[in-house]
Amino acid sequence: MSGDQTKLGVKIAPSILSADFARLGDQVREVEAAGADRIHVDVMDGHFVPNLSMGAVVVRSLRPVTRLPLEVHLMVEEPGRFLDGFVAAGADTLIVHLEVLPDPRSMLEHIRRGLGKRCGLAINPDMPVERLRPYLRDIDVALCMTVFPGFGGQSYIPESTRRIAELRRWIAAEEAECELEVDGGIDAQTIVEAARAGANVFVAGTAIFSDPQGPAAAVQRLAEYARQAMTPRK
Ligand SMILES: O=C(CO)[C@@H](O)[C@H](O)COP(=O)(O)O
Ligand SMILES: [Co+2]
Repeated sequence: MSGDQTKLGVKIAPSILSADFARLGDQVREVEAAGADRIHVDVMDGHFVPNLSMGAVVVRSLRPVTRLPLEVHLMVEEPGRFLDGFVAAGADTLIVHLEVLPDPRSMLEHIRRGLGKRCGLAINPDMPVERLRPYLRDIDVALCMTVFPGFGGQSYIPESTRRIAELRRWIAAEEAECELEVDGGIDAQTIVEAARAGANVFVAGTAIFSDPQGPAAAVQRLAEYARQAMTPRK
């Protein structure tokens, strides 16, 4: 059935924001070998969020390093200025924030049909989740922020669990095929909560790249916890 969480399967998306940039290529190879499903690239412009991070040059450098899809999370005020550049650099998925797009349809259309890439819509913790509902059939990824964007290493906002469950219900009601991704403060505990609530894609930065046993062990552990937590839904 459409909107079925278990059909989509568990996907782990390490966020390189928390990686060691002096060893970025090696760290990406390490999480790929451990079974990570995609690489999450956090792009910040210092306006939409109070921080700066990285641009298309990082995607270009990583493209020959990994076969994994590169997913770009655009935390920027004017995403339209950067889409083509990220695609030229090798991005596979472009996720834009609903907060900066009064009418996102033309941009989603441009990403999917014009650029031929997967598209996603993200919402911040203070945006009602039903605002995503009209677009659920037009996107590949619904990204529910579980912290306020801008920094890695924050704590999961507990209210997020109810929001994830609500989004999962909207996805089912719309018979949409999109993935439900969560981002921010995902660790061994919160991944279980988020998976039970209906998420199937899990971004994790700190919990992977700062794990005492190393990124590979962390990827495998998180995936296992999420799989166990994900129960079949009707
Ligand atoms: O988009 C963001 C932050 O704005 C995230 O992708 C973070 O990079 C996730 O980091 P952790 O919360 O897992 O440390
Ligand atoms: Co992110």
